[in-house]
Amino acid sequence: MANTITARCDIMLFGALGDLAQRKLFPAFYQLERGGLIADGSRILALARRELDTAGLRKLLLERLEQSIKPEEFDRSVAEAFLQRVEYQILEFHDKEGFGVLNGWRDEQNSQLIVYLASPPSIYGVIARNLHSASCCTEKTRVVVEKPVGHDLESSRVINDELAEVYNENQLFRIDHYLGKETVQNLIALRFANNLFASQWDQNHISHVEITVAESVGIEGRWGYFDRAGQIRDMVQNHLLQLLCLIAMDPPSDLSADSLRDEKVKVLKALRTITPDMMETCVVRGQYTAGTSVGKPVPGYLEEEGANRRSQTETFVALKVEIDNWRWSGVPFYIRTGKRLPEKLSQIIIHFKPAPHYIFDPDQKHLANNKLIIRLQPDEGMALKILTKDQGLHKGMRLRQGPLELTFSETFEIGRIPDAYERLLWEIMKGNQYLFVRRDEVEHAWRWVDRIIQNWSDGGDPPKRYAAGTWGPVAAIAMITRDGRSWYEDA
Ligand SMILES: NC(=O)C1=CN([C@@H]2O[C@H](COP(=O)(O)OP(=O)(O)OC[C@H]3O[C@@H](n4cnc5c(N)ncnc54)[C@H](OP(=O)(O)O)[C@@H]3O)[C@@H](O)[C@H]2O)C=CC1
Ligand SMILES: O=C1O[C@H](COP(=O)(O)O)[C@@H](O)[C@H](O)[C@H]1O
Repeated sequence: MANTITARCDIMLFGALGDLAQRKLFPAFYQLERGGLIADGSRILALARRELDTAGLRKLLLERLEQSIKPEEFDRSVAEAFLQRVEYQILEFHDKEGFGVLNGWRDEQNSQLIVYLASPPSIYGVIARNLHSASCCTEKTRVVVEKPVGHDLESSRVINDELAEVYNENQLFRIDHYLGKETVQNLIALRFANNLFASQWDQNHISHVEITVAESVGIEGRWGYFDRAGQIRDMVQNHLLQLLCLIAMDPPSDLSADSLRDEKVKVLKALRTITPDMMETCVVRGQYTAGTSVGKPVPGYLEEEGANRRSQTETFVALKVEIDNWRWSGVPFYIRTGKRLPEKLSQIIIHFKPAPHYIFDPDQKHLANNKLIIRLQPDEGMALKILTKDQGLHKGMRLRQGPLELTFSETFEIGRIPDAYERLLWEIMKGNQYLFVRRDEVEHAWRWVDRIIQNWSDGGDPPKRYAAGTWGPVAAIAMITRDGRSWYEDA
């Protein structure tokens, strides 16, 4: 991050005792403080309904920061200085009158107010209205909204309408934390700063694209939330479609928020609708059974704590996605994501077409396409697999595939890679919307995903089982094999 300090701001954090605030937001604020990136005088009002006071919250946060921040990054004096910015206020978010106290807290020198809604999405509208009636917000207020925005297109419209009654679109910062990951932003640099790739980035040169976002974790005690969502709402509707958009979009004319978002929306609008007759060949859903995770035995989804044993919620999805436009006509995007897969791995593979005329050993023809492997996490970097002559007199003109390798941590002196939330909070404080999702993006993504969910509920097959610790149901392998391809495995 360039060392730019943000303007002084007041931040109201709704849901400050919740999982997200405690596990992600406060540690991210701490890191920004450590980097000297929060302006003097900026303050945070932590809002929740639990009985607590400012001293109690500061004590709690200090303990949690000490536990969660790596020892070499934890500096007690920085943490204590940060906690001086934080105050606690009990508030029931439905209590309109109670919002009166918020005005008294505002510091007139801090012209910028940020409202962070780390609460259930169903009460975003209530909070927005109560803030408005308490005259807490001005046209300069920025409002941060967590994912998921709704459960489907209809409910997301309701939430977006409620927010729009009080705020303009340019005040709304809808979070998709994947956009805060350095390596995801790097997709923009890779594509639009390197003319080498720009000229190759279409159906003339690319045969297909793979996107894998694999998690080794299960649902981590979040059964209640996850079972209503499933992997398609939890991961595909947002993170995977955002990745797909960044790979597939046309070059924006500049880096402004709307230029980027206009191009992403065009991709979402061009996604081919998955109709019932395409479900068998283009969609696989799975649910994990007992198995192992990172060497340890783990229960199946239906045996997790709090589980409804008849649930048909998917913990794995694989899709074959077509984009109906000139650039991508005939280039399938195979995407897959799941819980309890063998490892945490997010990567994108661009498979280039082979040269038009092949002159080498026919037995090696399968090697004849270049691949660009973009590793988002872990081991952030990329590799371009290219063909060379195998070394040695007796090898003749045998081919060999090898990588042009760029591992960020080895090539650049990058130190620690900031967590996505650090970047996002910092951009919010600066008022830059380019890493946040616009209303039409959310709604187009829901429209496309809703159709798949509808097909499932109209009588699709139940989820296919896969053992924890494997790469999902065999049907996901069959889906890509039918097209004469396979999921990339680093050899
Ligand atoms: N946790 C995560 O990793 C992620 C979360 N999100 C999103 O972030 C948001 C928050 O999630 P998460 O932190 O997990 O949820 P939690 O349920 O852990 O936290 C929600 C917080 O809001 C408070 N709250 C809820 N209703 C009211 C109310 N009427 N009045 C006052 N306080 C209230 C809760 O208080 P109480 O404890 O008293 O109920 C709690 O402090 C959600 O929109 C979620 O989808 C998005 C991505 C990841
Ligand atoms: O939004 C979510 O993302 C996490 C995965 O995020 P990552 O940064 O660890 O890759 C996922 O586990 C969670 O279910 C989902 O809500």
